[in-house]
Amino acid sequence: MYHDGSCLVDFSLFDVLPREKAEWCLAEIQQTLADNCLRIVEYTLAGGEVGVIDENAGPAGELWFEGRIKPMHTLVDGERAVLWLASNISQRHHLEARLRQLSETDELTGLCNRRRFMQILGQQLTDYVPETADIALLIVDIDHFKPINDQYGHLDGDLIIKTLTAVCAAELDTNALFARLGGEEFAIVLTDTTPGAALRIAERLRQAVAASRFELECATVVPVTISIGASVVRPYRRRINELLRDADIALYEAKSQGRNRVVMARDPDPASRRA
Ligand SMILES: Nc1nc2c(ncn2[C@@H]2O[C@H](COP(=O)(O)OP(=O)(O)OP(=O)(O)O)[C@@H](O)[C@H]2O)c(=O)[nH]1
Repeated sequence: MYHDGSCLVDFSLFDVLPREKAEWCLAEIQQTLADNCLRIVEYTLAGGEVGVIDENAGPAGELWFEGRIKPMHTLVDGERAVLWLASNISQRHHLEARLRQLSETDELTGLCNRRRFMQILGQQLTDYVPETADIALLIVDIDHFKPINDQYGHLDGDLIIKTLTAVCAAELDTNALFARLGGEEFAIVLTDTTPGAALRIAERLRQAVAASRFELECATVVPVTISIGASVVRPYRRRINELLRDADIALYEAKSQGRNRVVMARDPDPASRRA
């Protein structure tokens, strides 16, 4: 308890809170009275936002609160009223945010993990308006990673994965979705693009990786290359599993054509599309 609240007595919400917050509180109170039942809300409030209290008496910065708003059974000064019980839930809120972040992040690279990637791509496909710009998916896979891992060990393998992440991230716009799907496989989603632009970006990534120095703990420098399979959203390839499937097929082709290359998924021939 930082304040006993006595300094707030006789003030209205609009006297002590910024206008927007006061309006929000008032709307919540009115809704509680209209519903005539308990309402639970979460909101932020900083000491500095509350006009008449000493902001230095409490924790600095924005705090999270849970408000339990309950209609009172008796009138107050002849008017209906609510009881608003506020509890500081900042600690719980930050813990939940941290847990959410951990559950969505790949520990080794700091990229978003497969689960988060699927969520975001799923949403992007739901929101996608056909015949505007394209959405492209790139699946990136390190070539011959097993022999490198076997020869130099898992820790050096991890170092290569981290270096590769940094090399690719430096080539991508901040709005590209870059994720580690698992192992030595990554996925990149480019929105607001075209097949040609997606191919150019994929080719830039391939060249950047091939030209980078991958230095191991023992100071040995190993050559690293990647293969990339790409697919673009089309009327017959609108679902997440269709995009992934076709990018995977293209990746398989890139590998079988000799690796260190980019392959774009082909459109199905019209006859098979009709089938
Ligand atoms: N260091 C490290 N290695 C991993 C990790 N996840 C998977 N691997 C290794 O990645 C290697 C993948 O090998 P393969 O799938 O056979 O593929 P590859 O040797 O890269 O061959 P191609 O993909 O066909 O070019 C295996 O040796 C796995 O043990 C990881 O998190 N860290």
